[in-house]
Amino acid sequence: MAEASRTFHATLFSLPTFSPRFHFKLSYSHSHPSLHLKRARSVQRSISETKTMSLNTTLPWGCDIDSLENAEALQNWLSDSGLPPQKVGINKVEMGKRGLVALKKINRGEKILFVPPSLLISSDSDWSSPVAGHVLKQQNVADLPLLATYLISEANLQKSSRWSNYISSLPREPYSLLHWTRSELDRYLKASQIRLRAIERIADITGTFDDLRRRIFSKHPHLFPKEVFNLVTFRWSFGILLSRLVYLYSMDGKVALVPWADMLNHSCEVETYLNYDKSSQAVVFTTDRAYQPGEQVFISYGKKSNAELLLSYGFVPKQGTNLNDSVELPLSLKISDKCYKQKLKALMKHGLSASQCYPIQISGWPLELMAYAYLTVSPPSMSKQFEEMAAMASNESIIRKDLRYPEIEEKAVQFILDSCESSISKYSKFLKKLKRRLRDMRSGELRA
Ligand SMILES: C[S@@+](CC[C@H](N)C(=O)[O-])C[C@H]1O[C@@H](n2cnc3c(N)ncnc32)[C@H](O)[C@@H]1O
Repeated sequence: MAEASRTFHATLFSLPTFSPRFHFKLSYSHSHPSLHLKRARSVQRSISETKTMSLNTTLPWGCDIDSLENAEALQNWLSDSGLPPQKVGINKVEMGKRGLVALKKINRGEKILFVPPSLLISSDSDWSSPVAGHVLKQQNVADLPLLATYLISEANLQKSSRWSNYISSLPREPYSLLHWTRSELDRYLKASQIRLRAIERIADITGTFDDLRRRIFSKHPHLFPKEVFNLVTFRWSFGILLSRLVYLYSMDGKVALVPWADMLNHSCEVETYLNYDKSSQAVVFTTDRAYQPGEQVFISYGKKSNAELLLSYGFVPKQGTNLNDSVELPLSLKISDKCYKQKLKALMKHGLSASQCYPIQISGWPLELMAYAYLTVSPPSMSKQFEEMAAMASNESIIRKDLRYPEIEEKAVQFILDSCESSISKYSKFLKKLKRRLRDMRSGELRA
């Protein structure tokens, strides 16, 4: 096990998949020469320098998803490899640039796609370089880093990999915060709570790569040359995995890349997910609406907030379209409160602290947030209730769920409102600053 570095095996990592909710526990334990990297277009958005490959490097695999480059070859290869005739085809689309579009009328409740298991890429897929796969498995490398290494190994083999057509159709630069520089994260996510999560995620990937390099790659340089297995290629493969992996509930929770199905874009308005269908022995999804020829077909990547979608998939839905959007509202005990110490003690007993964040949605806020607000505004005369309020705020409470204190309800709601206004004012200051910056740029005073 690696020492101090951050690695994925140490983390309970919330893996975005095309499924409602899935947490990927990397328990840890967690290949090929001849890469000639063209130093052409710049992979500008990288967080730190890597010693092995310049970040001003274009990967020699993948494609530009602004075009339909390699899409036809992918479709031909998929049908030769057992994908049945489809009611959808790849095309340029408004939402997601490239996506699957109905070729024929599709009914509501119809199963489509039917991707056979032989086309899935998972941690037990065969390696074109079996020795490299064997070395990683011997070292008990966890599934996600194993898959990341697998993808690079197969990508580097180019035409000699069985996945060559698939890899050629993957984005060369997946939209992902993993490719943002630290100063971009600081600047554009200044007012957002995902800034820290993005920084942590990048640190996790760097730590995971460092761990693999130290424990495995450096000991087998003929199998894992550093020109191929480096931070640049790992960022690419993690970017691909995080935005495309599918959690297959009815395949015992297998996590896999599902070529073809991973061309589906997300819509906040649909509620259908990919899954393995035992009766048809294939990955399918059941439409929750009808589609006319030419219409883009969507699935749901899960009920995620805009921030979560940006973090994992690199996009934000159109304003007001995501009913699952939520923002984290920070609440704090008032230091001037006469009962500050007593309240803090009650909170700490339930694993909480003097400052907590709770999600708020358009549809409302959780009971825990209300309980925290009650505790914050409650006067000394209610000290006997501090304990039950703290328990409720922590979600550990077995006390009645309809906890209400009518005498302080108005104060509690006012406290929530004040906290919202204080958070929003940070955003508006940030927005004002951005607008000023944009104005300066337009007037030519500042050049990006
Ligand atoms: C699983 S892939 C979907 C296929 C992808 N459009 C492609 O051409 O490879 C996920 C990526 O598609 C894009 N995407 C998916 N849904 C989107 C949407 N509603 N709006 C914008 N981009 C979307 C994002 O770049 C995301 O990282």
